[in-house]
Amino acid sequence: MPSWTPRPRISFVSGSLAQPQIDAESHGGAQLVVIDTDGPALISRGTAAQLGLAADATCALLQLASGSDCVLAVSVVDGEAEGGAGHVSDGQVAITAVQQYNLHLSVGMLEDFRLFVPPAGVPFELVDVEGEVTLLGGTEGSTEEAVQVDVRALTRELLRLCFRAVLAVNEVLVLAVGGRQLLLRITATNTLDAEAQDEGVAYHCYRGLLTQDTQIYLHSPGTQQASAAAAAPEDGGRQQQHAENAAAAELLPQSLAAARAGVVLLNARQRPPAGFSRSSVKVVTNDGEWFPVKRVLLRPCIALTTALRAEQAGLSEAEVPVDVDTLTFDRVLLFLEALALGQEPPSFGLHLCPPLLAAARWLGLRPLEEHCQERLGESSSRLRFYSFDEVRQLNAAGGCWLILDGMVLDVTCWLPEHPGGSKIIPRQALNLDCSRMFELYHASRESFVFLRQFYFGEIAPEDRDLVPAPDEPPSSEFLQQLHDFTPWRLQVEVATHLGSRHAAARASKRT
Ligand code: HEM
Repeated sequence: MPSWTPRPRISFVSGSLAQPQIDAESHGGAQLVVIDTDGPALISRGTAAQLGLAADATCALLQLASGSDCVLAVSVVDGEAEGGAGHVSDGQVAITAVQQYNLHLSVGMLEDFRLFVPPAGVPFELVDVEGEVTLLGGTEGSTEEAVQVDVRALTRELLRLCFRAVLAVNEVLVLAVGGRQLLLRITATNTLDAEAQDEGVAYHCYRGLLTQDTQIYLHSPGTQQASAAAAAPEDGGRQQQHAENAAAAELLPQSLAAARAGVVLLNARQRPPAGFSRSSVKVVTNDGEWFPVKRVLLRPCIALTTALRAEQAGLSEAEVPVDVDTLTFDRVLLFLEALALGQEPPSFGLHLCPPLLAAARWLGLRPLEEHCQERLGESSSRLRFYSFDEVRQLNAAGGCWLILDGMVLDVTCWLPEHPGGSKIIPRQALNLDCSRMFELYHASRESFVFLRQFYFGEIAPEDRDLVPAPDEPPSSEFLQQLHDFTPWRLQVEVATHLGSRHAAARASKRT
């Protein structure tokens, strides 16, 4: 049975994909022999050096030199030293049966690989992705009763495994949901109609990065044609893509193609009609004007979380009223765009700062609030170290301050917007290290993108051992992802201190 394991994550800068460990001038290719693995894809440190990766690189994105759409995320390991994590020698690449299928490779083949470099200067995030779901292990023409699969659970699992990984059309993934192994084949990406493309969204029609904002549309084989027709009735290109997909499906090897028993998808999302973009919302200002704004741009406005996350019943465009006037909101948008692009904020005149500060407070846009405060000379950075006692006192005074892997986060004002409800956090997560709880409740990892808004600093190094840690530690994979997502944390040499406490707890549990 083919297996699927989480892909190693590559670090990202300002929302765009980067291979920061690459020395862009000198990276080359390498001829590698394919070997089998059941775990994450691996190359050795020697091979990494040959490919031009830095000596401390832990992961990389590879593609076939002959040009494949599929991008392979590999971990770099120190050969034998990795023991249980898998072994790979110099000149080899260890990949799963599913990845071999995706790259049209098999064990023993010698192939030219090179580092994948994403397109420069344009966002690489997928706006939408479409996939066909079948049951792995069924038999063709099976009379077995169709299996019901909740698309929400499937989507969560997809995001858990592939969040910020590159997905390509025709790539297949094996996902375990509700005790079943399901085969998901990517049938299309970024299927925006011309109008939506004109909005300026990056348009890579065959691959891109899966993010929390990617719209995911899944179907089972029987419903594919209907959904394709509904989405783009006059799009010849897409029809051809579907025909190619169908042909590609026929090429699936026996082990994967056994997926023919019926799957009934529950809660599957319907595509919006042509011309309607789910990636935008209509922001209505307090003087009656409205702006179409990319949902992803507004994400740092934490006061809008519920409004932005709400699934749109019916097909009318989402409308988000804000208590900000048009001129000020225009400037807020300039700030949000700079924030999304990782650029310096626009230099607003001092007289503009008070209304902008008020808008920032209303929107819960902390970076703008801080920017205005700095400009007005009201404060410098809010970031600092906290003693454990200080956090307890803030909570005793009615606040909701979390400790997550040593980070100190103030979610007090955001509680009513928390998608998991306003009660669970104060009831369960205060005055302890909530990283395991956080891992368990947030499979989709969407929660990561909010952390920066709530970050006020770190628990003082000398107080870290005072913070009660749960019996069950967070997984090392989760901690790794968390650290990848929080490069902006205050630098503490013990940043992974709690991680090592958890490792100790894990070790003592094993013995
Ligand atoms: C900074 C802290 C937090 C952030 C930014 C956050 C964010 C989110 C987000 C975005 C979701 C919906 C998407 C998803 O399921 O991943 C969510 C759901 C949820 N959160 Fe949180 N959360 C935080 C802390 C916590 C804590 C400490 C707990 C538990 C004590 C918790 C419990 C839940 C629950 C139960 C759900 C619903 C899960 C489901 O429906 O499957 N959250 N949270």
